[in-house]
Amino acid sequence: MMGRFLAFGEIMLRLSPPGRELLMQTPRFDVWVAGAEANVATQLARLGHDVGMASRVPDNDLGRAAIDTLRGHGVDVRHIQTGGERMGLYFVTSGAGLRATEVVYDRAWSSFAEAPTAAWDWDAMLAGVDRLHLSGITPALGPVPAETAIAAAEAASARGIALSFDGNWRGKLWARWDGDPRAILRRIVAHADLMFGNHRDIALLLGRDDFAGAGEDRRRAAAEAAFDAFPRLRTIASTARHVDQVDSNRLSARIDTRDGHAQTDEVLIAGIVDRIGGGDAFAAGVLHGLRSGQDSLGAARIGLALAALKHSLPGDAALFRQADIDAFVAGGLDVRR
Ligand SMILES: Nc1ncnc2c1ncn2[C@@H]1O[C@H](COP(=O)(O)OP(=O)(O)OP(=O)(O)O)[C@@H](O)[C@H]1O
Ligand SMILES: O=C(O)C(=O)C[C@H](O)[C@H](O)CO
Repeated sequence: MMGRFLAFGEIMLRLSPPGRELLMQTPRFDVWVAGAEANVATQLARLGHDVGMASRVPDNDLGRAAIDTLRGHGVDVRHIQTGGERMGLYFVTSGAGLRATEVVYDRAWSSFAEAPTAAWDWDAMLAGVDRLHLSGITPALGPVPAETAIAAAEAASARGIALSFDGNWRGKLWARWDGDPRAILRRIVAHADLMFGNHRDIALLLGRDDFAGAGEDRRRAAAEAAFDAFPRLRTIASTARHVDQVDSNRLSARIDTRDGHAQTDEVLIAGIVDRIGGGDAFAAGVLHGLRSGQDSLGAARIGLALAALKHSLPGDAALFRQADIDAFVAGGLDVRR
């Protein structure tokens, strides 16, 4: 069963030096359309879901290019407003080996961040929608976007629309202003039935340092604490990443419910091309799996498949089809011809 999703958040452009060069080492940038929620919308659309993106971009060639790109992937762009002054940008210098990837944001005063809370017509945007998807990035952008994100969660809740929320911690954004992430994020998660996040996201929400235990025990303790704190929460999906080298990670996925948990095996991802957006691909995969009637383990496996596949693709968005998921699960890596 395909669903009617709406993703809400900032659409950005990402600029990266080609290859593994440092920022400004070369006079060139590769440019991609980005934004965590837009990445989720894009992957869901590529899998055939009915998915809309709600956002605001400037009425210039950058904003129009972003809209065209999303439309080209099959995302419904009716609720992308135009207005304001500037497109949010960010710069990624891809790491390799023992050099970590670096992000520089250049997104202050973007069209999206400057939109007043009253700019969003939730009646129109949520008409016919059965799941709204938000992330912790919008509330990190400043006091007005934080109010807007809370209003979005409340609007979905008031209409009986399911809410999914991806923690997506962005310390560099929260450090720019004096917002209290715990208080703000709690007001959003209170309305969510599905959360993407690990023990660190949950520790932040609950005002704790962390949870006792190691590995899977710690994750279960965190999930149970979150279920106690947020009565509407039914499902928590997370990945665990071991970074052996920047371009060689091991990844596994798990889904916790009130009744128990499902845990995938770990996959080795060597020769990483680009890991940015892996978490968004995971979220899209879990949403796709659950919507297709998979149980927790099946949904976690689809999430892991898309997250792992994303590491093979330059740019932020995962662009895979069902056949790619099936091939990943079947495990064959020979040339497909
Ligand atoms: N300081 C922190 N406080 C709270 N949560 C955190 C913190 N650091 C990381 N997290 C959370 O840990 C989880 C994993 O973070 P990570 O940076 O590995 O992202 P990811 O989900 O693997 O993928 P992506 O790079 O695509 O976002 C995220 O849900 C993130 O919100
Ligand atoms: O980092 C952000 O705020 C973005 O939205 C840009 C990227 O697309 C995102 O980090 C990928 O998850």
